[in-house]
Amino acid sequence: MTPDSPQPAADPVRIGIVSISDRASTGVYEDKGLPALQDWLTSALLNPIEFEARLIPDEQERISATLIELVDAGCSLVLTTGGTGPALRDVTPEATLAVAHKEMPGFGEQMRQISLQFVPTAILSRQVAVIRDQSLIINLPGQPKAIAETLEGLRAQDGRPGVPGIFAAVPYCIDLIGGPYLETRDEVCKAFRPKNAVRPARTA
Ligand SMILES: Nc1ncnc2c1ncn2[C@@H]1O[C@H](COP(=O)(O)OP(=O)(O)OP(=O)(O)O)[C@@H](O)[C@H]1O
Ligand SMILES: Nc1nc2c(c(=O)[nH]1)N[C@H]1C(S)=C(S)[C@@H](COP(=O)(O)O)O[C@H]1N2
Repeated sequence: MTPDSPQPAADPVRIGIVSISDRASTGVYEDKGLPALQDWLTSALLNPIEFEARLIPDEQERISATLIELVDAGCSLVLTTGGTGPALRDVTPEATLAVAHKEMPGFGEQMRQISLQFVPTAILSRQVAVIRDQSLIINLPGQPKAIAETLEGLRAQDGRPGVPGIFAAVPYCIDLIGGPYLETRDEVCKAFRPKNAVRPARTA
């Protein structure tokens, strides 16, 4: 590419967002999970995104079927929110593991590390991440504010070290499973890739 040639457009990506909540799905309260997921992803990614959004109750079979449907529809990434705790109705991790081809335990471990900086009850979240076909599926906690917290992490401040958010590792994971090349806005989330996997940076 010469310095004057136009930059190729960022790859389009299809992303599944799933809010799992008995009360939001029956209208007891307004769902804040889907807007929080959509807003964060739109602010973090330079890629054109096609969202597939679902709002469903805490029912294991329904959750697994929704995840399979989104993977089969070509979503490279599926983010869920809700149903990761110890309550009897919380079954999101079981439903996710039931459709897994590979487990990715690092995501859950890192999310609990991040969330512990915000609430001591972070250890109650049983969130998991898995690969199914060419899709990465990640569980996030149900508290709407936990979505940005876990994806983005915590910046270093007042002499305290930061904690990297999990999204920093998502683009390279999606490269490795043959998905589109995800590009992030550094001010929201700086994605990490090994040097030999990095494409030239965009100038605008
Ligand atoms: N989709 C959502 N929209 C708005 N607020 C939510 C949502 N999910 C959870 N919350 C808020 O976060 C709190 C903790 O979430 P949690 O997933 O544990 O809910 P829950 O007690 O299992 O109930 P439900 O499944 O009916 O949302 C809820 O009590 C609620 O205040
Ligand atoms: N960042 C963050 N993580 C969090 C929380 C939170 O408020 N912020 N709440 C915790 C609590 S109280 C619970 S019970 C678990 C599980 O929540 P879920 O069932 O809504 O998924 O997430 C934990 N992780």
